[in-house]
Amino acid sequence: MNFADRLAAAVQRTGSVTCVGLDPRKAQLPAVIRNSVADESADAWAAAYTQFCKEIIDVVKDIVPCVKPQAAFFEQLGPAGMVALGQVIRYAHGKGLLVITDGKRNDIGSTATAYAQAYLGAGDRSPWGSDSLTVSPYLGQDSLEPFVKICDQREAGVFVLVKTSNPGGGLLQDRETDGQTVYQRVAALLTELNQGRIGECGYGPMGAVVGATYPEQLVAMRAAMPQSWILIPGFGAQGGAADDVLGGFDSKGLGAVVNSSRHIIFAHEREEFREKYGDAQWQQAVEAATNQMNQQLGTIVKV
Ligand SMILES: O=c1ccn([C@@H]2O[C@H](COP(=O)(O)O)[C@@H](O)[C@H]2O)c(=O)[nH]1
Repeated sequence: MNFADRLAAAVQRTGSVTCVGLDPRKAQLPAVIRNSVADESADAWAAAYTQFCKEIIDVVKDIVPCVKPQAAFFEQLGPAGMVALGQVIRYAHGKGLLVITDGKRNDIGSTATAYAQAYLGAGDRSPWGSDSLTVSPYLGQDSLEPFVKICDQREAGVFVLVKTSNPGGGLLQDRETDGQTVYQRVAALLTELNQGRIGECGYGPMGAVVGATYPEQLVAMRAAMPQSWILIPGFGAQGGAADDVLGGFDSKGLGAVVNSSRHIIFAHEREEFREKYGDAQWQQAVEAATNQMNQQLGTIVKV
């Protein structure tokens, strides 16, 4: 089954459009894990990140369709961190979750092929074999072709940066040429690349990233890319709310997943959960925050 159909099935199975972002940070790990780190070595922190992410996966595996490990936090630890990233991806797969690795990778076509194989390929050639990868479009169509190819071969998917959630993204993405913005041009390219690749759910493997922090543009991008799944970051910690993401969904409640990282994985720090669960019961805080997000989204999206 292609990635688009697998994502649709996972959303329908769990009744959730929440994607839990796995962004481990040393200073925000629950004390019980932070205090167990034996020394300041990368190996010790990598083991802590793995444990933290595995425990989150155990909590959310039946209540969300997918997780999104953020490669940056693992890379920060060097080789040990990248081993940990592979372990987390495999663990999530073992628990039945789809994995969207957030790496924002790309390069000239011949190098992009290596990224595609590393993150979406098969077996030993893919140490971080995920279901999907975030990809930059700024090297042009030839840089996206290797990802299109591997999506066809491996039934994988990509989420290409269209309109990112950060305040400064407009500097380049909102630039106009030939009567359209850069992000509109990227959206049109994704629609072209999805041609002939549409699954039973009506979507193809070439997805898009559009931030919850730009609700008007999200509505326009839903219309411009009727066959692209949209990954919507920026919910929660960046200020995006349920009403802001409504425009990303189709009439069946499909077509988008909404990511939240800090507000879920560090829920033990949030005022509303801190007193009830505290640091010691941080997993219950993760569960409560995930259920809360599912409910908030459930009131606007029926799947
Ligand atoms: O436009 C984008 C693209 C990616 N991200 C990533 O999503 C998460 C958001 O984390 P929060 O803690 O929920 O803010 C993080 O990994 C970003 O690198 C994004 O925010 N915006």
